[in-house]
Amino acid sequence: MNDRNITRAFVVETPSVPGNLGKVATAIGFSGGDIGEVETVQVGPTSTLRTFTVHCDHEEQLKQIQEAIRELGGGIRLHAVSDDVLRAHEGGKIHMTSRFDVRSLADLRRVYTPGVANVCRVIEEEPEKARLYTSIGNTVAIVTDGTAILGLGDIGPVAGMPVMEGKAALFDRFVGISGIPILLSSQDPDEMVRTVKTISPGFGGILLEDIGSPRCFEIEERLKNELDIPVMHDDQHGTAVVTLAAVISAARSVGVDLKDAVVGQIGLGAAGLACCRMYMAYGVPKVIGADKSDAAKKRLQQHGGEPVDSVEELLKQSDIVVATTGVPGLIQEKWVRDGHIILALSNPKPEIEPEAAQSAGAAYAADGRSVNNILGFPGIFRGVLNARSSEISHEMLVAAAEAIADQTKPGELVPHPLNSRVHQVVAQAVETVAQTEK
Ligand SMILES: NC(=O)c1ccc[n+]([C@@H]2O[C@H](COP(=O)([O-])OP(=O)(O)OC[C@H]3O[C@@H](n4cnc5c(N)ncnc54)[C@H](O)[C@@H]3O)[C@@H](O)[C@H]2O)c1
Ligand SMILES: O=C(O)C[C@H](O)C(=O)O
Ligand SMILES: [Mg+2]
Repeated sequence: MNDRNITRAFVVETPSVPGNLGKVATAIGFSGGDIGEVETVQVGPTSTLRTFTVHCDHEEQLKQIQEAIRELGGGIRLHAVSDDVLRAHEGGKIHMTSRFDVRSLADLRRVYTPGVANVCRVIEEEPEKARLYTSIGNTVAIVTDGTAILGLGDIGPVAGMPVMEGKAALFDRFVGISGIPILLSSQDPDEMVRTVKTISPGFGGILLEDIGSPRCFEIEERLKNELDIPVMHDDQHGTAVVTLAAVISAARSVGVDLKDAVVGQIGLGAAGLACCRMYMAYGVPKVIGADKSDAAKKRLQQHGGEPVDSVEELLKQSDIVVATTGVPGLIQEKWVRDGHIILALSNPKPEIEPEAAQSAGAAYAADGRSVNNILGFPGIFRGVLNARSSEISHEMLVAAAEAIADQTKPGELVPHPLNSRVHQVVAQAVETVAQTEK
């Protein structure tokens, strides 16, 4: 399937006569739309109302599909075209709920005053009991300043909130952690560090998200040093873990030993530099990198990688190519060599569509929807919180990457993120390393 940027729900009424469903489906398909679900909303003696979820590439195609349905005639009527994704976001995606059902006066006295005062005293006397008697040990702050929201760039923290709510929803769904978005209205590293430290007592860990480079490096480093709870910048290390897992799986599939491979990284920002550091630490002998910023290339050099002058040159020299630039279409098909492994990880759109890379000769190709840090951050935090570890070490990250690679089925690069076993296995791998490091 091509990249489908637009998803809409078409509400269509047809006379209840056999063949009409087929006519609508054909009109959508011939105009280039992919049909997802078809839901029958109402069946009456004379007419039937259905909702067709349709994926298509661009607005023009969307108009063509609407026209094609309207032209069908014969009593077929298009009632509405609604944006399901936007609708699903109405009211936000997350909500704080109570684990205690307050129904009676006795409940009230237990949950709240006066019962709660004794619990406060217990914690005052033994602060570590907060882990037992509050939600702090199971709560992670998802902190952003909105400067590198996906590949959309510096769109501000409020516009980035849907991403943060999405990460919170995934924390809850996969590993039962409460993720609380924290939106910072400052981009000043000193103020950001101070603010996160000030609010840190309420959290068991800090996930930094979509904070642009190079500020993200300093902010993460300082918070790691100054806080005694685990801190991880997802776009750096979550991405590096999942990318290493994909690189390990790809190398296994094509029979390449990573100890002989050249890995090329395009985009040496938050995600790219961390990926390079991970490949090198894992034993890849030659890691080359391209970036439009000289400062970013210099940083790669300081970490032991080799900058190259252009994206084209990088593709010439690499066996495995990973891109995290936020620039859709940056990799041209003519640069792809037979047997290349290409991971174009930028969201929401990749540097090259996987289908295009594969038809140009790539042995394996994937984008940022499948090779995504969703496979890493939930299990990593579950593991460290279980172990009550105060930090996330490099060894834990490598264990997480290997666990993900080991869960990958032959022929795939990474496991499916909805396979909840993967998150449990990552958590166990991280917890095991954390226990040995104590
Ligand atoms: N799939 C995933 O799990 C995942 C995880 C993290 C980030 N990403 C994606 O990676 C992209 C970058 O994220 P980031 O947090 O690293 O951002 P960033 O701003 O820190 O880094 C982007 C880097 O790309 C470089 N760049 C931009 N245009 C370029 C070009 N034309 N040629 C060469 N280099 C160029 C920039 O100079 C910068 O160093 C985003 O699109 C994001 O969605 C994906
Ligand atoms: O949010 C995602 O889908 C992955 C990653 O954190 C990104 O910034 O692209
Ligand atoms: Mg991100």
